[in-house]
Amino acid sequence: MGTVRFLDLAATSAAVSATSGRRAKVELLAGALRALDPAEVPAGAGWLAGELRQRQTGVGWASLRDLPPPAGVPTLTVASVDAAIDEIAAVHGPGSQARRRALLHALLAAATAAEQRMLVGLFSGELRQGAQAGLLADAVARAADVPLGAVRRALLVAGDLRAVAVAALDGGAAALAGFGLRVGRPLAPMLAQSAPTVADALTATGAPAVVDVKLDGIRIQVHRSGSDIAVFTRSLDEITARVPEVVAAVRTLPARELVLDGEAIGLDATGRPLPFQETSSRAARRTTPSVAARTPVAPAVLAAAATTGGTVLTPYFFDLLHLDGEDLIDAPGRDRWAALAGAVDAELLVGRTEVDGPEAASAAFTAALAAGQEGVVVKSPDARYDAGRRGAAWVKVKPRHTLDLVVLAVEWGSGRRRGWLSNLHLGARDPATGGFVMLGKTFKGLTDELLRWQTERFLSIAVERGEHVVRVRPEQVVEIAFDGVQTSPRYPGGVALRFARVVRYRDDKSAAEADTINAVRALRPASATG
Ligand SMILES: Nc1ncnc2c1ncn2[C@@H]1O[C@H](COP(=O)(O)OP(=O)(O)OP(=O)(O)O)[C@@H](O)[C@H]1O
Repeated sequence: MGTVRFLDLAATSAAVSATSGRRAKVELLAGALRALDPAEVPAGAGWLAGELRQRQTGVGWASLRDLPPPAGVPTLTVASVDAAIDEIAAVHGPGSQARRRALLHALLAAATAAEQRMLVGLFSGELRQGAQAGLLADAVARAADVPLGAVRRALLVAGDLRAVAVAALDGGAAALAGFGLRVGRPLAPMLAQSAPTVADALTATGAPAVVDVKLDGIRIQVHRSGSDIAVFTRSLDEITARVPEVVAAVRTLPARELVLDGEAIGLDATGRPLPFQETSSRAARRTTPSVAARTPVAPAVLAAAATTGGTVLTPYFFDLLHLDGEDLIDAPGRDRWAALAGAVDAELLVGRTEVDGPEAASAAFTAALAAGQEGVVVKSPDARYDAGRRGAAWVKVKPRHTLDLVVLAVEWGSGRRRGWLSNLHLGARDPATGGFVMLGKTFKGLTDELLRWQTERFLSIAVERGEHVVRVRPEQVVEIAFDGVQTSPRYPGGVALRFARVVRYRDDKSAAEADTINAVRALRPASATG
């Protein structure tokens, strides 16, 4: 039976926002988690992280503008609010908009002022911040009295905060240990560090190593169990229906049970990679502008793609995490890759060169660039598959350095750019505070198409519309190229980017995955770091 009042969670959430210390925030969250009944944990734990259990509710920003007068007395419980949101999310068919509004109105009218603030924050996504999810992992560990490491590990393989919270609070460390790789359930992908040269990369991984071509497409994790095939993105969103050609390719493989890690990319007629925008437009939830597709392809693939429109993607795999009943995540790279080569046709494998030293690695890097690829990823054959980690076992090298930053605000353009949101205020993530530190501004690199797209996008996530500057929720990640990092008293982080320019918007990354201020500071020339 649900017993916790919704007001209690709303109060906790408000108190967490008002508190600055991490320890104090965790303590508040842990207290709220402890009070929840097991049945209330999936909804309640999600809310504390700013997330709704129902990912899509159909409730738009506009319908949250005019709130009914708040209730004087709190009557809502965790269970009743969760049930009400379920009902709102289930509305469909003719007349659904009016019906959804009526249900939303009824819920808001039953809420006190503090509860309304919480509901608006949840529906609008304003409470959804990567940092909150990180805090919540700590809070779950504290509330369930289990080691933080056990919670983090379970999170990486399960990829689902709510399931992990339920297990920890209900069954403790033993239940958490039960989280293994399960075919059909995505796990956090292993990530790569970066190095300025292949020689540096090789120093990090050790030699011998393999040098993989780094394809500039979208990360895909493909799960197959018999005829069931599911494709997930880097952020663990399922995109199966949008990539029939990937599903078709995996269906031809002989293995019955597979978990594959790879990259999907659009190719031109000669087999060279298309620009990232064209690949990403196929899989993004919100699509950034893309150039019209013009790829000649085989009829079967074309037929599959015709249902989704746009560029045809080709999958290339570089890792195998499960094969016919056997988990491989803890096996060294060389064993996983040998199994991969046995399970997948050669034309579906990422280009890979075994190297024993910097000369061979450098040659592989040059060859990858000559083939139009983005760079390489140097990998240690001894390392296990470290889900969710950015360790030294995988090191990427690109000829051009970029940072993934978060847009904090945008300025209205002038002259030719009048009427468009143009100059972007860029922030790096600050893990110490869970906030963002401004590093500079740029309006360079923006095409008319991007200007149009970003004006609409940023107005939809605006929190304050000034005459000159529009402040936005810190959600949109943008990849920025620059010529260097310099010490600057103008900006709060003490550093600024030289000649920053937009490369592209990254819809496959959340703000919680943006580059940190520490990573930016590390790029300052040694003489400037003092
Ligand atoms: N052969 C490969 N091995 C591993 N990752 C690859 C390979 N080819 C392309 N990639 C892509 O490179 C990424 C590795 O870099 P990283 O873990 O830093 O992710 P990222 O921040 O998305 O990187 P980037 O912005 O450089 O693509 C993977 O997420 C994957 O999408």
